[in-house]
Amino acid sequence: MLADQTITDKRTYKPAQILLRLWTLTGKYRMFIIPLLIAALAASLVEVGYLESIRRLVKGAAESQFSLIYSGLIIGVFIVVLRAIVSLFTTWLETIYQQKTQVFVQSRLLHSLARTDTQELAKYHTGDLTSRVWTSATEAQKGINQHGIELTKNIIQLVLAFAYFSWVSLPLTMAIIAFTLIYPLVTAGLGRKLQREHDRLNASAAARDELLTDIIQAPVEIRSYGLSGYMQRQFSGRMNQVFKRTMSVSVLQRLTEAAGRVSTYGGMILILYLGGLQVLHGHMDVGGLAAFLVASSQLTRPIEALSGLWSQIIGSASQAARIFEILDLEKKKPAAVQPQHKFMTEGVHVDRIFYRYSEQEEVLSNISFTAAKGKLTVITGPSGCGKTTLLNVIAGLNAPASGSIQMNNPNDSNHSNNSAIAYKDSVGLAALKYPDQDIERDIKHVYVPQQAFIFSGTVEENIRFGAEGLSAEEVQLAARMTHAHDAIMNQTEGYKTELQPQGGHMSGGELQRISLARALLRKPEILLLDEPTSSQDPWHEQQLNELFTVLAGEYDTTIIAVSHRLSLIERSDQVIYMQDGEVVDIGTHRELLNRENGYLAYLAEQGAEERIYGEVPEQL
Ligand SMILES: Nc1ncnc2c1ncn2[C@@H]1O[C@H](COP(=O)(O)OP(=O)(O)OP(=O)(O)O)[C@@H](O)[C@H]1O
Repeated sequence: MLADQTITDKRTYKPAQILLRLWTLTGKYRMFIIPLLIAALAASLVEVGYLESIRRLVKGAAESQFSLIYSGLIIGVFIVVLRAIVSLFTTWLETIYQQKTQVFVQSRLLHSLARTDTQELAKYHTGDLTSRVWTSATEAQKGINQHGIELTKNIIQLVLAFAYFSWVSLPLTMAIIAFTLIYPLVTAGLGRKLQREHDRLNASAAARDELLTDIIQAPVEIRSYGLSGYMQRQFSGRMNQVFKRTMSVSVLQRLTEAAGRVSTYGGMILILYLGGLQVLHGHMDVGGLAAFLVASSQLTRPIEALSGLWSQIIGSASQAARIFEILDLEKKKPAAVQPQHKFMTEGVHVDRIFYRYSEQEEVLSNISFTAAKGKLTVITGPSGCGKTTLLNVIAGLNAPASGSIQMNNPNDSNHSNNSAIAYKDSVGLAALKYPDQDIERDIKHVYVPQQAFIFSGTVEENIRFGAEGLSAEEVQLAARMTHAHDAIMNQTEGYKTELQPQGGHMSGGELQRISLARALLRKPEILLLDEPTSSQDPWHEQQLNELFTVLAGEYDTTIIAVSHRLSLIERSDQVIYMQDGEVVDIGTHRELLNRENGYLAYLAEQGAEERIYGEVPEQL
């Protein structure tokens, strides 16, 4: 029921086309398929030798010709050894190819996810994305590396077997070919249905994974709302969906295989009937017919295998379609996004930005302002007016419909010194130097979202976030600057304490300060902050406000912060006051207070929160 809701679109892809696209995607590993195809050809040739061995054995036994039996035996032994060698070699090749191409496709997916507009990604659940990167990439790749190769091998085997049997008895072979042609006709309809059922099964499995992720991520809420029974029912409901779809797929697969079997049995009966007529009319001897009949399993086996393989290929194509759905998201970026971030010499210049989430009315309308270099700019306004959306657009995470963002030019040599800001240690450490190695020097602006992102790793690794070239002292200095250091040292293993995505044993405010330390470690010229003090107590809030003022005033950092907090607004050099997706007024806090713009009333509405901290000015 739940999963069904996600399957509204009818896919139009063709399995062969989509697997061909997957193959071309594998770049430098594409040509790996050639040795695999050669191995498949070798395996098929070996099977022809096997046919000849059987034919000699059966005919020799039927007609008491010992020379035929001996030669059949010798060929047989030789073929068995050859078969084992070819099979070992093929398995080795397949394993390497699968591993290389799978990792390659997964890396492409991850790369693409990192470049996709966040608005497009917001439609997907983490559980679904994980299963696409993991299960879909693995299963799709098997479609080429295993099932595809196996299918090719069977087709080559069939062609060679037909050629061989034509040499033994042309009329009988022609009859089998005619009969075999019925097979695709019988299974065509089943194949389409199977493809649809595979898509439905994948969608149900994704819905199950989504729920599973939610359940694992929310143990506190589930317990406090007494939802464990409810969640269990939801989960078994989704499991049932997966079960039902698996059943449908299995039934269709069995039907397809049965159709293949009808084809092969029909072929056998036809051989007997026509072969009998040939013997009766003296065109063939009984030994020849018996040999033909026994060896013909080498012809019918690949035909039977084709049906199973085709259904597996459809399954892989369905998984590949899920991969391409994600890769294609990247292309959905409006062409305008690339040139949006032009570079200028001072601060950040936001020019006539318009933005809408798909099919909604405008969330940002004609936004223009300049955040001067070395100044603290605060964007404020009522909830839902578009502040975070604007920050996302400035950070380049969401592509605007029109308008431009101009930032400091990282390639401008006049400004290269700015990236080498040496933070003084306000608590007694030596001044920091910016090491040359292993840091992404092109990172000039850093975005700190409201919700701190914490990954599985130590506190130090969480602050470093890939900046391997920096020393432990530098990490500590960044943590000291954001007043995270003491809380970290209170953990059992200090900076080596392991954190989990839920934060481990650290509080929301502490994690927020860790996330800020991560940003400062990179010494950005431009710092974009979303509600940077939202989880802080009054003391830490003041300390961070002080830090932002120092960063702007002393270190020339351009700071744009989204905030409702009066204490930060008051310290800012400039306030951008927004309402309903538009900039209503721009100026200093004092200037805005004295204008007829609704700013005073807005701050008064925030009063309840700010009064707790005793920050509301008298005129409010
Ligand atoms: N991914 C999204 N898809 C569709 N609409 C969205 C999305 N994110 C935000 N919106 C809508 O865009 C509008 C602006 O949201 P935004 O988060 O930018 O507001 P905000 O001013 O930062 O609010 P707050 O102060 O509550 O954080 C809201 O109406 C919100 O519902």
